[in-house]
Amino acid sequence: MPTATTATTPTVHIQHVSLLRGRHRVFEDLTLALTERRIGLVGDNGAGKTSLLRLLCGLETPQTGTVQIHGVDLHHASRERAALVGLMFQNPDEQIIHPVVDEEIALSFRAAGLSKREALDQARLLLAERGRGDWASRAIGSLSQGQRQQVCWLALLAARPRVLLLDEPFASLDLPSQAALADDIASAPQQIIVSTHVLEHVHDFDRVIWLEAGRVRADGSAKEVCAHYAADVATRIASRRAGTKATSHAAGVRHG
Ligand SMILES: Nc1ncnc2c1ncn2[C@@H]1O[C@H](COP(=O)(O)OP(=O)(O)OP(=O)(O)O)[C@@H](O)[C@H]1O
Repeated sequence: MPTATTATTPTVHIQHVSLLRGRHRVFEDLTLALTERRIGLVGDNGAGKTSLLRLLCGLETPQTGTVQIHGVDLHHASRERAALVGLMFQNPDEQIIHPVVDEEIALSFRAAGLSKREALDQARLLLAERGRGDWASRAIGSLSQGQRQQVCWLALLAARPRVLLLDEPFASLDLPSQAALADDIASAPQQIIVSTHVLEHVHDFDRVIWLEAGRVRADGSAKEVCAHYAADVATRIASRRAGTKATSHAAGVRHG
């Protein structure tokens, strides 16, 4: 499997990172140079996708190594961080702070320097442009999971960091909203890194990284890496079926 290479300075540069979460060592000497505009992260549950995204937005601090975004050392740049990178959490309730939709989105505009009034106006405008004007004064708690996820996406768009990190962003969305998010991802000017369990969502990306137990199992063109991962899953399922059949056969022989 080819390894993606970059001729220019990587926009996101992870160098020799080791990361512990609790007592679990998630990464050991991980180095990745990320420059492509659209990068997918795939891999089994527990492979390290969320941990990587949390590392890239400064929510996790590595025990060793560095993370640089646009040349800035992320873990020594708390003030610049919000302008550099933003994460859309897998669970919207971990991201949302305000109890009302327009106030939540306004927070992103406030961070960009607008006054409270201007920020609220911009938030309502953004919601109206997206056909969600009626959500403006709704309590976050009254929205469905998928609707809350859409609010998180709009808040991230409003914040306009240089690198967007999306952790399973399609997971709770209905089909029209998935298509709309895919369109937004395709047209956004920023670099975007998306973790997903649905390979179709990253199939036309510039690069896909397959993580396995905190290591890079494959890294390269989306089509090749997705095909490699899908084939590996198919092999595992086939051997699981064969194992189940062998076990039932043995049980049949013993009891038959
Ligand atoms: N707070 C924590 N304390 C201890 N171990 C953790 C913690 N958070 C995650 N881990 C472990 O780190 C590893 C990577 O978890 P991570 O959430 O990054 O995986 P993932 O690829 O995003 O999985 P999923 O597809 O299920 O979302 C897993 O083995 C997980 O059990």
